[in-house]
Amino acid sequence: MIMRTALRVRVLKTHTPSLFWRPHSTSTPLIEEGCGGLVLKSLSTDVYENLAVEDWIHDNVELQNRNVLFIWRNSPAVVIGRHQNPWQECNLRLLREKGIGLARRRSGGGTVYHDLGNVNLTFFTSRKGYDRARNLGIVTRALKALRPGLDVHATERYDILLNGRFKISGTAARLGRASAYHHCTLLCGTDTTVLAAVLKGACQGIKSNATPSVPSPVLNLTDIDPSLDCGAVTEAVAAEYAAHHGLEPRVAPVDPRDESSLPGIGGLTRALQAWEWVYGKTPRFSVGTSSEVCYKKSNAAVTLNMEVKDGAIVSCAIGTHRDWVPPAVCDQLASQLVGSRFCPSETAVLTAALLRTCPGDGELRDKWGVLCENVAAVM
Ligand SMILES: Nc1ncnc2c1ncn2[C@@H]1O[C@H](COP(=O)(O)OC(=O)CCCC[C@@H]2CCSS2)[C@@H](O)[C@H]1O
Repeated sequence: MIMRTALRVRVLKTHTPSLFWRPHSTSTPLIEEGCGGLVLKSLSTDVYENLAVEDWIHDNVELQNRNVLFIWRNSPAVVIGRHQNPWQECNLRLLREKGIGLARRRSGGGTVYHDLGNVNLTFFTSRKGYDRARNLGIVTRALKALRPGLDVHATERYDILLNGRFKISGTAARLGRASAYHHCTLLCGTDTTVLAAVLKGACQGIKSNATPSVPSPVLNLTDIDPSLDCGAVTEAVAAEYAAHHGLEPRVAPVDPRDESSLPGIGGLTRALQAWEWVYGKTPRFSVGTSSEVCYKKSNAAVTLNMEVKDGAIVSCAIGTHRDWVPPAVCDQLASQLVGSRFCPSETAVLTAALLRTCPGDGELRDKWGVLCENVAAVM
C-alpha cells in the first residue's frame, strides 16, 4: 500500500516549454512526459495572468486523454463569477482604496477573495472526465494525509467545510464542448478581515437577475494547525493528485508571460483585464437610491434612478427639491450621463466638464458639484 504522506513532489526548476500539444502546430505532438496528465504551478501571482493560463489550457491543450492540475495563487483580488454584478457583490470603493484587483472569471458561481494565503486548484479534464466530487476527494485526502483526523468534508454544493461549519473551499466550473475544468479555492492563511470587508456590497438599491453569492462563515486551515500553510498544502495536493492519476510526482512551473510556450496568452490576459469584460459583462440592472445631500446649512433629498446595460447608463433620472437645484439642472446632468460608463472616474470627468460650462452663481455651481459627487458615490 502506498503511504500517501511519504509521497513527495519534485518541483522542476526550469520552465518546460514542450508540455503541450498544440492543435495548430506543424510539429508532432510534443509531450511524452505529460501523457496521461501533469501538475503545473504558476510562477505568477497576477489574477488576470493566472485566469489567462486557465483559458489557454482550456483552448489549446488536448484533454481527451490527459488530466491537468494547475496550481496558482494571487496577490489580493476579488474574483466574481461570470454572471455576477460587481457593484452588488463587493465594495468597489474599498477595492480602489486598497489597490485590490477585481477580476471576472469565465466560470459561473459566486464571489471570492484571494490573497497569497489562498491556493487555487484548477482540474482540467475531458468533458466526460469532469468530476468535482473526485477532485474534492483528492483535496480532502491530501489534507488528512498532512493532519490525520482533520475534520474536512465536501458538501452537496461542492464547498469544503472544516469542523462541519466553516468554509475553506468554494467551487466553480466551466464546461466546454469537449473539455472542462473545475476550479476551487483553499483558504490556508488568508486575511479574513479584508475578505469580510471587501465582500460587502456597498451599492444599495440594485435590482438585477445576476447570480447572487452565497455567503458562509470561513476559516483558514492555519487557524487549526499552523503547519497547514500554502506550501505544505500545495505539495500534498500535488502528490495526492499524481498518486490518484498514476503520474510522476512532479510539478512543472508555468510562466504566464511566456508567449513562446503559450502563444496568444498576452491577448487572453488583456481580454480579462478589459473594463468591457470585468464590468461590461454585468447583466442588465437598475439602481434606485434616495439620499440626503447637504450644502452649507441647506439639506435636500435626492433620488436617483438608472438603468445600466453592458456597464453603460442607458437611462437616468435625478430628482431633488426645486428650491435646492432647479429641475432643468438635474435633467441636464441626467441626460449627460446617459451613454457613459457606470463608473466614478468617467462620471467625474464628465461632471467636471459640465461644471465648467455651468452658468449661474457660485451657490448653484457648488450644489451641482455636491449632486455630482452624490451620483458618483453610488458607483
Ligand atoms: N477564497 C475563498 N475560499 C472559500 N470561501 C470563500 C473565499 N472567499 C470568500 N469565501 C466565502 O464564500 C462565499 C461565496 O460563496 P459562493 O458559493 O457564492 O461562491 C464560491 O464559493 C465561488 C468559488 C469560486 C472558486 C474559483 C476558483 C478559482 S478562481 S475563483 C463568500 O461570500 C465568502 O463567504
